[in-house]
Amino acid sequence: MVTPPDNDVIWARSLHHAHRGSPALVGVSLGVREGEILAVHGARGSGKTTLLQCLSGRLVAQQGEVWFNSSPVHTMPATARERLRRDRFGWIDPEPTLVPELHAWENAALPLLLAGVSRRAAKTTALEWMERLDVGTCANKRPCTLVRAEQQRVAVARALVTTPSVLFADEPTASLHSRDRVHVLRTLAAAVRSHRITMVLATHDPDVAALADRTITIADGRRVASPAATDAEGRAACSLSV
Ligand SMILES: Nc1ncnc2c1ncn2[C@@H]1O[C@H](COP(=O)(O)OP(=O)(O)OP(=O)(O)O)[C@@H](O)[C@H]1O
Repeated sequence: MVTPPDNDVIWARSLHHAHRGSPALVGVSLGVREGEILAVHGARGSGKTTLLQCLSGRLVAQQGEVWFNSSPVHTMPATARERLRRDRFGWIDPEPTLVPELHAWENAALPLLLAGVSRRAAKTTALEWMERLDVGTCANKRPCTLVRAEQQRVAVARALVTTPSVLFADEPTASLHSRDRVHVLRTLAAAVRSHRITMVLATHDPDVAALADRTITIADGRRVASPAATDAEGRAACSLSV
């Protein structure tokens, strides 16, 4: 068995996965270094979401290996994968998926509340992240009273509230207007860099991928050659502080 390199937080080898017989991933291998922002770029339907789901343990690939540090995610029982996702990983969906019955701060604090953190401490941490994401004033509002960009910022705060080791962001700004998209993305990139959170960012937009340290490209479920890494460009693009 090949063991993962020491400096990769996430390492995957030869992932194959099909949805109802239709191939979504075909032999994808990759490594993500600690603190790195890795963009997974590809057209719609190319397999980005399936890849992020396999890397985060939401889905177990039908073939291949996924390692988080020195732990094999692909062989973990479902309960261990759930714990890993709750305690070490964050996830952002393309659409803000908030619980309508809860206040915005409760939505942002949800991972901490589920982990047994006291309500008071969870609220304090959630409010800190909401302030950083410019939605502190929305804390006591219900999701239905917020505009889409505010809802997505609350969802981003929820993903960051545990200061995860790895954040999986699946087209996190796809549902936003361009002005909100740029602001949310830069805020997100600055927040993960300041906390040395590793981020795997799926996007079909080359401008979004330019925020990353490195880009891999997926086409029809396969990893294909990417343009050269744009380190300086990526770091410059998200230099906005939060
Ligand atoms: N639950 C599912 N059942 C059946 N087919 C699926 C399912 N999820 C994804 N697929 C198919 O697998 C392929 C890869 O989909 P995936 O969502 O991973 O790609 P993507 O690059 O994230 O696309 P998008 O940007 O549109 O979300 C597509 O052909 C898609 O239609």
